[in-house]
Amino acid sequence: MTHEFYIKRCLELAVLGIGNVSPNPMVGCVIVVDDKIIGEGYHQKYGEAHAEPNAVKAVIDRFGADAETLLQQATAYVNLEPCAHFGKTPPCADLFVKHKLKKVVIGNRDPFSGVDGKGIEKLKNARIEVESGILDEECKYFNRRFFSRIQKQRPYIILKWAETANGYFSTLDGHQKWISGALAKRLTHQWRTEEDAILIGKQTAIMDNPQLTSREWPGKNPVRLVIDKDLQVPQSNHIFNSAAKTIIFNEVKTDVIDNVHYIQMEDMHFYLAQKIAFQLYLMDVQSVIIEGGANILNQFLTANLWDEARVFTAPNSWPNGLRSPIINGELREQIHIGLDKLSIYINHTI
Ligand SMILES: NC(=O)C1=CN([C@@H]2O[C@H](COP(=O)(O)OP(=O)(O)OC[C@H]3O[C@@H](n4cnc5c(N)ncnc54)[C@H](OP(=O)(O)O)[C@@H]3O)[C@@H](O)[C@H]2O)C=CC1
Ligand SMILES: Nc1c(N[C@@H]2O[C@H](COP(=O)(O)O)[C@@H](O)[C@H]2O)[nH]c(=O)[nH]c1=O
Ligand SMILES: [Zn+2]
Repeated sequence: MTHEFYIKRCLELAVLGIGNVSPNPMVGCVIVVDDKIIGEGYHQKYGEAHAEPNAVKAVIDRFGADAETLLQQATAYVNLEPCAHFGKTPPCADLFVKHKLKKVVIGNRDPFSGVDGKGIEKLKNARIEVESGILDEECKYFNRRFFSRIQKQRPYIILKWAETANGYFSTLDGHQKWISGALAKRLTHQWRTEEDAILIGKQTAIMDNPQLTSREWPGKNPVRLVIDKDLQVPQSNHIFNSAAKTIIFNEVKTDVIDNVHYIQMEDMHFYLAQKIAFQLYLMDVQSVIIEGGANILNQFLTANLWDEARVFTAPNSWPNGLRSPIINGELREQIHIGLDKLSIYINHTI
């Protein structure tokens, strides 16, 4: 098998950690001898073991006394450079050195300053052969949330909304009227399990009284973020319930009341998108899905602060309403989700 085959296997394993490892990257590791996989592992949860010790442990558990000899003949594949620093766990590069692996094949070099080539250097200094840059672009896109935080100092930003066949987003008077179907809703809940946070504007919080949970998909709820300058959303609304942490960005106070955190900001009407992006970076929020309304979505579009947009277009038209945001970006994918069409756009200009 090719290096690409085993790096792809690393990604298959790594993705099992989605939603549970942030702000760490998703990493998988495969250990191979004579073109046979003898052990696999992935980073399962933030604060717990990285992919590499899990894969080495799998070899030791399976082969017992023979494990050390096998590891000395082995090539380890890993989609991100093994770490070189003492974080929540000891350096993975040291582990490979300790077990005297023969070769290490890497997807991306890790841009995090604590690693950034130092893992590769440790391996090479111990005379372990290293190859790096296998499926480099694919691995980078796979860990786009992590790369955004480290290299752009902001979270990966996903815009998401539903519109009618003739381009309407909401009713004229603002009352909630559902546009997309049941399958789209379930898929949205899956997406919510995959991102650190979900953001909405004040009007959406008032008119829709949304829960912003992942209740129709197994997995965690994202942190709920609301733009509410003057604290006008009623305390009885679902976003204040205990289902998830909620952060209210406002101009009135900074406070913590149980799971509700208030963060005071200045002059929210100026550069809101930029301020929110930076604030989330400071809080180690690595990704955010923005679910409306049109006002907030348009501000992120105008600021060109978005990476991906996911738009459901329903089959039905409305006679009137408020218009959806207009998006310019590469149309990467278009598929049907039940009766709705899902269009995924990527922003290459950022
Ligand atoms: N089709 C879909 O996918 C979705 C539809 N909806 C629908 O959209 C409607 C709500 O959308 P929309 O009216 O656009 O409202 P938003 O939810 O985007 O909230 C807009 C409000 O947020 C506040 N705000 C906006 N920018 C700033 C800023 N820079 N600083 C401080 N506060 C700011 C303003 O309040 P203030 O005036 O007090 O400053 C503004 O009125 C509802 O009808 C809802 O049902 C909602 C989400 C998704
Ligand atoms: N109306 C509309 C959407 N609305 C979005 O979903 C939120 C409701 O979330 P929840 O209360 O958790 O179900 C709502 O406030 C708004 O952000 N989404 C869609 O996929 N299609 C739709 O037609
Ligand atoms: Zn590590």
